[in-house]
Amino acid sequence: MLIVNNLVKKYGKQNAVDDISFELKGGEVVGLLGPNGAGKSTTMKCIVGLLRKSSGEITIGDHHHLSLEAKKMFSYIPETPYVYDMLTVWEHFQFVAQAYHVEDWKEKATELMELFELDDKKDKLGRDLSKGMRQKVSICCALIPDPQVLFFDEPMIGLDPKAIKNTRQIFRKLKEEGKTILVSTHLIDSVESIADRIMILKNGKILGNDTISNLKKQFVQEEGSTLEDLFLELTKDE
Ligand SMILES: Nc1ncnc2c1ncn2[C@@H]1O[C@H](COP(=O)(O)OP(=O)(O)OP(=O)(O)O)[C@@H](O)[C@H]1O
Repeated sequence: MLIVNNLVKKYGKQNAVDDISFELKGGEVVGLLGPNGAGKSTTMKCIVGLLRKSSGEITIGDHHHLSLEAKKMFSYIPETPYVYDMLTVWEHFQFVAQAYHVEDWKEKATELMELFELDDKKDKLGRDLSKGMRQKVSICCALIPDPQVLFFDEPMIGLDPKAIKNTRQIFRKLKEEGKTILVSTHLIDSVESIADRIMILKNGKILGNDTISNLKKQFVQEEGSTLEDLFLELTKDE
C-alpha cells in the first residue's frame, strides 16, 4: 500500500532522512518511533508531499505519491493542527466533505463530534479553538473522507486523557476496518497495543523495523523488558 525506496531529505548539507526504505502492506498499523530530531515528521511530510524529497521513490497504492489518485487515498494529520480561522467546526467538516465529494458526511461528522466532545463547539470559529480542540477537529476532518491510508504525526500531543483514549479507540476501529496506518509518536505505550510493527528512526536512519516481540528478542536480552527498554537500547548514544 505504501512503498518508500531510498528516501533522502537534505536540509542544506544535513541528511534529515538518510536513505530509508520501507513498506506498509494494506491493513498494517505501523508505529514510527524515534527521539527528537530523528526525522519522523520530515519522513511523513515527504510522503504526503508537503516537503520536496531530495531523492528516492514513494508510491501509495501503486500510484506516485504526488498524483491525484494517491492523494484521494490518504489523510494526513499534522503534528501542529491547522484550522481555518474563519470557518466554524461544522464548516470545516462541510468543506472537507465537499472537497472529497463525500455525500453522507453529516451523520459521520455528528458521531465524530460526539466522540470528541466537540458538539457544543459546532458553531465556534477555528480561530477561537484551543490547541487540543484544533487537534480534534483535524482528526475528524481526516476521517470524514474515509481514507484507505492514514498518516498521523504525533496525534496524541495536546490532547487531554479522554481524547487520547478516544483516539486509541479510533485507531482500533480503523485497524478493524482494514485501514493502513503510519503513526509517529513519542508516547511509546500509545502504539504498543495497536501496532503490528514498529520502526525506530534515529539520525534519519531506520535502526529497527519489525514486530515488537522480534525486536525485543533481537536487541533486549532481559525477560520482561518493555517497549521503552527496547527504544532506549536502540537509540542510546554509542
Ligand atoms: N525546516 C528545517 N530546516 C532545517 N532543518 C530542519 C528543518 N526541519 C527539521 N530540520 C532538522 O531535521 C532533523 C529531523 O527533524 P524532524 O522534525 O523530522 O524530526 P522528528 O523526529 O519529527 O522530531 P520531533 O520528535 O522532535 O518532532 C532535525 O535535525 C531537525 O533539526
